[in-house]
Amino acid sequence: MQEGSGKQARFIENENFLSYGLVPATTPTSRPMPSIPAKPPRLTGEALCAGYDSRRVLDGVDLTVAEGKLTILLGPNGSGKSTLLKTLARTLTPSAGRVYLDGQDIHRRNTREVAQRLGILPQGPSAPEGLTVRQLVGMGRFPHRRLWRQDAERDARAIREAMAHADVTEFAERSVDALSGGQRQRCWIAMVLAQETDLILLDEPTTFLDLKVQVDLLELLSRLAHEHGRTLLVVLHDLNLAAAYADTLVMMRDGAILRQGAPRDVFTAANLKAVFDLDANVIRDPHSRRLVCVPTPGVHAAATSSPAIEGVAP
Ligand SMILES: Nc1ncnc2c1ncn2[C@@H]1O[C@H](COP(=O)(O)OP(=O)(O)OP(=O)(O)O)[C@@H](O)[C@H]1O
Repeated sequence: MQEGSGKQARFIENENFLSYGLVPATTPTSRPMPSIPAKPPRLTGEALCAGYDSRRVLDGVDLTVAEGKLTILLGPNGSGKSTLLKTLARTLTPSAGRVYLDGQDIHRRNTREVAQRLGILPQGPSAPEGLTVRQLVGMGRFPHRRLWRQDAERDARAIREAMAHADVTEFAERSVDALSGGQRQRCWIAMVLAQETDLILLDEPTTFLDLKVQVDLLELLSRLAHEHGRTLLVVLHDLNLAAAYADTLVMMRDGAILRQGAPRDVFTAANLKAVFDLDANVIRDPHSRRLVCVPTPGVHAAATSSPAIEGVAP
């Protein structure tokens, strides 16, 4: 994060001052340089086991979400993606393993503190009846409000910007339940953005969105990561959009992570078969240079014998 690294730089300067400030100018090179304290990853799951009642879904999952990157979680229906997201966001308590937020066990942090750092949009959220879009988006500001201190100007700016990013400003005064599924989904995204957290977890945010709006949303998420240093973990079902926008793809099956890495390394026909049991070719679009998966039910064996489309050129 820009701000975080700035703070760290100042800290190091201070440490240099403390170490060397009173030492004559000729001697510093003989002193060892002070070690830079390693910054813990923003969000890590270690050996996570989680599920519902007696049913175990996650089975020893390890995941470190890369800071300032867009990580996309893929996997077949029921593979445990939402369960992993909920466990990482503390909505679900793991039966074993730990989640660390900025190096501290997330279950030892208070709710407000977590909500100021991590925003999650679950699958299929529902809003109280009659709530306007502006009110819904304003709910994203709750973690920043205190009884004795409110920053109305900052709240209003965050709400305005979030609505603009998600392109819902024109609906601001309308009731959420009078919107289409796609419009409503964008309002929820705006609510998470209004929370202004560095970490954003989104569970299938493109549901109900038309393709153009899906692309716009992924462009926005990519900008949030690459230009604003936010850390994003997003569940998607669209393989091609995932391969086009992810810095890291995490592929789950049966409650475990089977593959993870940059799309050029893991978005392969063999991995799509192993994770999704999907017969497909992975080709590179000659114009965008992006990887594209083309399902080939029934023709896979013949198609993959063609070297022109079989391999994934880096
Ligand atoms: N609240 C719940 N109570 C009981 N079982 C649940 C609950 N939520 C999910 N499950 C079960 O846990 C397993 C994993 O579900 P999960 O929602 O994590 O999968 P997913 O990969 O997100 O699936 P999808 O792509 O369909 O959204 C599934 O077998 C599901 O039936």
